[in-house]
Amino acid sequence: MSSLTYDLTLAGLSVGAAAALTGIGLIVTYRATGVLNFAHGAIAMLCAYLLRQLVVGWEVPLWAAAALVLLVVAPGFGLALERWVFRPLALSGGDQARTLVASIGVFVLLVGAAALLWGTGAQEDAPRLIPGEPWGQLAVACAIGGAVWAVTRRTRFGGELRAVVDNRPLAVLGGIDADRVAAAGWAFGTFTAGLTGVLLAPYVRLDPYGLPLLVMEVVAVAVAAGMRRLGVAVAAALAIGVAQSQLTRLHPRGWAEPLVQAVGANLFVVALLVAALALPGVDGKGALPTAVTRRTRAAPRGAWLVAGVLFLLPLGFAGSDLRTSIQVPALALILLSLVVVTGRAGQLALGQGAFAGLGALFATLLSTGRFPGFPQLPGLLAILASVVMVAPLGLLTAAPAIRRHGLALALATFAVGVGVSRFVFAQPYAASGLTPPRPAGFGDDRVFYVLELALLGGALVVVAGLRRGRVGRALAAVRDHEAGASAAGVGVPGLKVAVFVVGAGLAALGGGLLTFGLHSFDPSAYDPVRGLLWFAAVVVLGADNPLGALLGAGLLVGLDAGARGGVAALTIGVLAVLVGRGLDTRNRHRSRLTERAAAIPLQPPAHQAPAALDRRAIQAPPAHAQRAIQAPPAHAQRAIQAPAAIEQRGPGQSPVAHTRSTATRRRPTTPPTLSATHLTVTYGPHTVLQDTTIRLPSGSVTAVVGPNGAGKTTLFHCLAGTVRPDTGHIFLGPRDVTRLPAHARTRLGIARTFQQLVVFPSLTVAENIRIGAEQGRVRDPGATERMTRLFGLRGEQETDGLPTGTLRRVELGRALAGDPHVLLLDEPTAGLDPTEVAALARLLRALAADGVAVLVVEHDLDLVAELADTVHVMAAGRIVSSGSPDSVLDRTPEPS
Ligand SMILES: Nc1ncnc2c1ncn2[C@@H]1O[C@H](COP(=O)(O)OP(=O)(O)OP(=O)(O)O)[C@@H](O)[C@H]1O
Repeated sequence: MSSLTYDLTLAGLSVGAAAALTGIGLIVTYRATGVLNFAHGAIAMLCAYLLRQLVVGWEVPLWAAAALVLLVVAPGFGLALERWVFRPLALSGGDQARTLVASIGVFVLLVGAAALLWGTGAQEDAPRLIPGEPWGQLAVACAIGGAVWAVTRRTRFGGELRAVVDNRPLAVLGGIDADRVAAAGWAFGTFTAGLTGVLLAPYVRLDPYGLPLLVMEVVAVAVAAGMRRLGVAVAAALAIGVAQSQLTRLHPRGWAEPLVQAVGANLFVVALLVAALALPGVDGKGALPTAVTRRTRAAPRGAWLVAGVLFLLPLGFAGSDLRTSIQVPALALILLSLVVVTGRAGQLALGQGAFAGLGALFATLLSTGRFPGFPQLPGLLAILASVVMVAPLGLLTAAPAIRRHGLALALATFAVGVGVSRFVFAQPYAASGLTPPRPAGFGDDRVFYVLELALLGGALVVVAGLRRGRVGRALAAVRDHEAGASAAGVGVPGLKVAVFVVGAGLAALGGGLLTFGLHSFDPSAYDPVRGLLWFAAVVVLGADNPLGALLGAGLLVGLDAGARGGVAALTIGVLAVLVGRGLDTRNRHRSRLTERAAAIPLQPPAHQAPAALDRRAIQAPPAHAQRAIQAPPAHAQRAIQAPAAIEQRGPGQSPVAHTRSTATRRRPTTPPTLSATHLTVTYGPHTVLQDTTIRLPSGSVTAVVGPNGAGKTTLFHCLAGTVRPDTGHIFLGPRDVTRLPAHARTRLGIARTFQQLVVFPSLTVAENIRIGAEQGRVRDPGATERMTRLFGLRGEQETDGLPTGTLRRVELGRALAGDPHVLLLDEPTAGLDPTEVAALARLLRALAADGVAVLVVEHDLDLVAELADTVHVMAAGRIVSSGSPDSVLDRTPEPS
């Protein structure tokens, strides 16, 4: 090996060893606690600073300082985090996304604290802990990796750790102290973080922003290892380290030169992009914290008035005060973009800084005539053009958001932010002190501020519009429950794309104004750490609240200008951690409510008729209800007015002439039949649905029964569009709908409800139903009122905390509001009392009598016998017998 190759390999192994340590620490913490610790890099940075302070500042011997930092401070910090931040979250059922937000809060807090204590400049004199690179570092990484492997594979503690990771509640029932396991995982994870920081600091810039980011860039090795296999993580880290080092030897000519140089300097970032955007690596489950998803009340007018006055105040400022204030409306626009993406649509977006920076950069290049292929544009036009150019780039984060959730989406958006920062902002053309001229006529700071206020006002109007109306309700539904929104007919992927595009455009507008306001493009203003800070600020101050964005912008700019660097980040970090703990209380309150609702037999409030659905299904409604229900769908009228007719089955047997006329107005004479032919579904080696053919004739109730695991739900999902079969076809009438997504099927008239009921908690009862009415097959907003009255509901009621039986009525009302041809119900009687079950049975018969095809997957065989026209019995993924209830049910295996 030539000496250059050898030297580069050694250098690469050195970097790779530090990356391997990070990977090991992240994996151990994740395996022990389920948390991908975004604060890992910040803890590394803090430990490196502490060691330097002890050794360089206070002249403590290196060995003693290292022992204190690595064996006491780092694990102690991990234990404190586990005890006071993450354990409360885990106990309240905290999932990935909630803990992720908390760890971002810790990250921001530590970055702010370090900047406050040691300043934002880079320190060049970090002490070197292990001499003889890379062998020392390599030996440490391999020894730690080996020790972790041995502990997890060969000791009782390792077994306990695996049990806790697999199923924490089950492990606790089995007598394992899950808190002890989690605490050990945290202590070890923060120890490795500290070690990484201490090892890396002498070779890189030790500063509060740079080092944490550098450490988090190598998260790719943990993702590549599936957050599980230590050997893969170590090998990937070393391989990327060496490859990155060797790439520095390549010097191609021409266009490839900057690309190769950029890749050579950032191979871990390339790996992060590949891992986050292409690999399945991390589980993508997890709902956002209540603080994000909760719909806040519209702010009172007084608050808007105060905000308006505060934003007008700077018009009376001059000099540096006015120049500082100019940043506030621009930053408010960037934070508003997060209100749109995270607050309104519930999507984690950690890379929004990239879009702001791209807007700033494009506007700068366009206005200075340096944008390749474009003439020089006047300032305002340059800002407008940059918004138009950056908005479609929102697809960079929208595309992963279509399929990813929780942690997986966070990683993808973070990776985009890091990628843009490294491959665009860190390039020579962007980092060379660009100074855009102000738009003509806006050179004066005060006039420019007025321009910013006008644009901010326009953006606030747009964002306010996303809370109201059809789009606002659809967004709230997506935020509350994506599958539920899709089932209600909301085109979720399209809506997500639109939201990310609008968000990117708003961020670009804010970035452009920020740069023009300050007369310079500063790439570090848009680095991924800022993205995390902005995200935390918006979450802390009310993600759904535009006033929070205005307040956040004022707070961040004001604290940065008026206090030492880092105070703003520290404040937001402390608030984020406090909010994390606050979430715990709210969630426990919420889950107690839910448990109570499930446990208490349904007691409709006194103002409602008891078992409203039941009574209305069998009796004539009160006169005022009849007046209100002027033109209900035919099946609803039957349920209310003609109990005798309900008992008759099959279309065309209507005894009520005027309901038929309503029916014929609403549906084709022969509603299309839903049928599936030769469906097969496999999961890995298991075939869970085999060559299954089923037909759901309109005007009849079809039931599917069978033991647990027979494949009933899988068949249901195939019909509803949430599982795509490997083979076979699904037809609605003559139309092949096999490849249509769930929302498209709903719009064609295939409605469904959920086994675990889905009601959108941030919407009222009427709004829940209205979504079905405006997204379903027939778009008739008037259906909301009819359904609300039909089901005996109070439209203005909040759904949070309503009893299960009432929520089932809301869900059914939403499904029926779009006047579907086919209604798919998966265990619809779960959580209902006998009275409600009887009422539901009558309603379903009424629907069938009106021509709807009803499918019921149900364990209650008595109900099936009473309700169904045709019963299909499933076992081991096949339909084993079919026929009338009388002929089939006595041969049905008992559900286990
Ligand atoms: N996403 C999945 N990945 C792997 N296996 C799955 C998945 N979904 C379902 N299965 C398996 O497919 C089989 C059929 O499951 P399915 O839920 O369709 O049965 P079921 O008849 O509805 O049972 P139950 O009455 O308990 O709901 C089961 O063995 C289940 O474990």
